[in-house]
Formats: sequence, C-alpha cells, structure tokens
Amino acid sequence: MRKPLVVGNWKMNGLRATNRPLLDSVREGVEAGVAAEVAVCPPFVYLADAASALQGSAVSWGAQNLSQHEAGAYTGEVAPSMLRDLGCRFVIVGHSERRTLYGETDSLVAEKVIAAQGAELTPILCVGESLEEREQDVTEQVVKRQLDAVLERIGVSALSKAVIAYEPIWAIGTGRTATPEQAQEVHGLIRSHVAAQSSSVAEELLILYGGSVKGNNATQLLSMPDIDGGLIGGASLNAEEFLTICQAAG
Ligand SMILES: O=C(CO)COP(=O)(O)O
Repeated sequence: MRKPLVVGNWKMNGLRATNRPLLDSVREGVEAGVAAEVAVCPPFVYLADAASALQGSAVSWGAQNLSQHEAGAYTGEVAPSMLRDLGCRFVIVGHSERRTLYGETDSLVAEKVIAAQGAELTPILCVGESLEEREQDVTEQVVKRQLDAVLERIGVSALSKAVIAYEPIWAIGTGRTATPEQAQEVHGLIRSHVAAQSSSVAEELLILYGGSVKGNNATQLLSMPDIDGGLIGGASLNAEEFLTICQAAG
C-alpha cells in the first residue's frame, strides 16, 4: 500500500521573514489532519531554519540539489553528508531546471542519486519531456532513457529507496497542467517499465506528478491510480494552497 507524498519545491524563493510563518502554518495544517506524508524543500541556506521549525513535527524537509562528491575542493557545492547532518530526509535530483539551465546530464543525475542514497537521503528523481519532445511523440523514449540511466547504475532494488517525480517541462510554472489522463498515461508507463524488472519494487514505488499543481486541480490529478502525490512548485509558497493539495492527496 503506497502512502501518498506531497513535496513542496520552493525553488529559489523565500526570505527568513516569510519562511517562518509559512513553515509554521504548514506544520500546524498538516498536524491538524493530513493523511499524506508532507515535506518541504527550501533553498540550502534555509535548511537549518526549516529543521528548527519542523523538528519533531509530521513535516519532513529536504534539499533541491546536492553534489555527487562526498567532500573536498568543490567550491560552492553542498555534500550529501551535510544535508543528512541537517536532518534532511529527501533530496530532489535531476530537476528539469538543473538539467536545462545547469547542464546536468543523465549520467550526472545517476551519480547524484547514488551519492544521495549513500548518505541515506531519499532521492526524488525527476524525469519529464519538453514540449518539443511531446509534440514529436517521443515522451515514452525520453522518460525511459532518463530512468534507465539511473536504473543501470543503481539496479532496480535500490529504487525501493527512491521516489520518482514525473514533471513534463511544458507544465512547469506555465499554468498548463497535464490532464489527469495525460499524467496517468506516463505514470503507468513508468510503473510498468520498472515492473518489467521487479514487480514488487514497482508496486511500492511512489511516483509523484509535478507541473502547475494547484488547490483547484489537485484532486483530479491525485486520484489517478498511478499518481501517488505531487511535487509542488509555486503553490508550495502559499500555506493555504499547499495544504489544500496535501489534503487532496491524503
Ligand atoms: O517544477 C515543479 C516542482 O518541482 C513544478 O513547479 P510549478 O508547480 O510551479 O509548476
């Protein structure tokens, strides 16, 4: 039985003055009655603040990226062990913004997944096609290629300690959500692709949907059989909106 998971990806947003009230409201709202697992991923510099606001609560926290290296002369990078040290449970890996704006390749993403798991962080591996790829009808090939790059390195059993997020790039921050049927189709593909290697891993695997999920479309998306929760960008910056999504998932 898969327990739904909703993760807020704050991206490069927030300041201390507004973070604390947001975190407090999310914490209170989740504890007042949300059945889904909930986590937030603030920018690195606010992870310690998130840890102190959320410590001992039902809300977990995580990072948006990590280094594939363990330690050393890598100016500006953040090591997996540092995230673990700050109590992170999750780390987003291979978000399309990292792939397209910072040149992260399938192979680097695979290394980051390995590094995350090595530090006992649960990687949230993001996959998804661009608008051009969807129009060329190669969504399935793109998503399988992104998944296989990781599966070939970690093996299917290690996927039991990871989460997948399907985020069609054309739906991110655009207000253009995939229809529940479009999203379900790709989620179903992902699950059956994993099931071809291990049906038990596929059965337990959490596959989140991300891309313009809001309070008013969450119920339809999250009620699809292979959509196990959401990776929420813009709407995670507003406590009321985020909590509405969390309730829809639970
Ligand atoms: O990229 C996303 C989450 O990682 C989705 O962002 P939006 O919810 O703002 O479209």
